[in-house]
Amino acid sequence: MSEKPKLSQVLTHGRYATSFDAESAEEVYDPRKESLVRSMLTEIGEDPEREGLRRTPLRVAKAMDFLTSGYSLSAEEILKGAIFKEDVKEMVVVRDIEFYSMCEHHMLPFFGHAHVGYLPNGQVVGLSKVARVVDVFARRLQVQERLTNQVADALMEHLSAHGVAVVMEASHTCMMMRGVQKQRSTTVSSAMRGAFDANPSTRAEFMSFIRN
Ligand SMILES: Nc1nc2c(ncn2[C@@H]2O[C@H](COP(=O)(O)OP(=O)(O)OP(=O)(O)O)[C@@H](O)[C@H]2O)c(=O)[nH]1
Repeated sequence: MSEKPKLSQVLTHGRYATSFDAESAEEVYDPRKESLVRSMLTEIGEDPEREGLRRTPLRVAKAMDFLTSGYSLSAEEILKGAIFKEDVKEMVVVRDIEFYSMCEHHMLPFFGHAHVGYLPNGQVVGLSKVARVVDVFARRLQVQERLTNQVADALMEHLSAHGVAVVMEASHTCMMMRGVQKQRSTTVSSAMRGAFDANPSTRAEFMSFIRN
């Protein structure tokens, strides 16, 4: 039979170590975050020691790290190894990229789809990297408009494209579960750079791609 780990360390999302307390064999992930969650549970009138909640501080700490992992990622790092010379002049559109983010006002999720287009200027980017750049900025505390602008600006900066267009459509749970409680309203935001900003027909072509 294998011995209980005295102190084993496992990297999770490359950021924190999980350890096991030798005495209690309790998994500890990030003591400060877990203690904050325990206090929150007590404040709302719960018993953090009841069976269903005992591992909740650990789970919440891990979930928060994942949901905010964009702070430790860089669009430049993601894009720099995935840009290829290619004689393409026509618009490229990656649409319906699903994303999950959290509003900075209530720390509640907002989620939806991003549509990203660019006009290549002698080089193209690996398509998956477009979706990864959306996640770099979505996995932070955000407002939808800033998220949309950040995706557009990062792509514009690193692709040397003639233009970049981003449209995001999202449902905000802070407007659904609480507050004004509107279940069906969605928010559309856009950021147009370069040719998409300057040229109405380029913008119209992009809009026609994402509508169909
Ligand atoms: N522009 C923008 N507003 C957002 C976003 N996410 C949440 N909000 C809004 O931020 C505002 C915060 O307003 P406050 O009056 O400070 O907060 P509140 O009292 O909780 O507001 P209610 O939600 O109306 O109850 C609300 O109107 C939210 O709907 C976003 O991504 N973009």
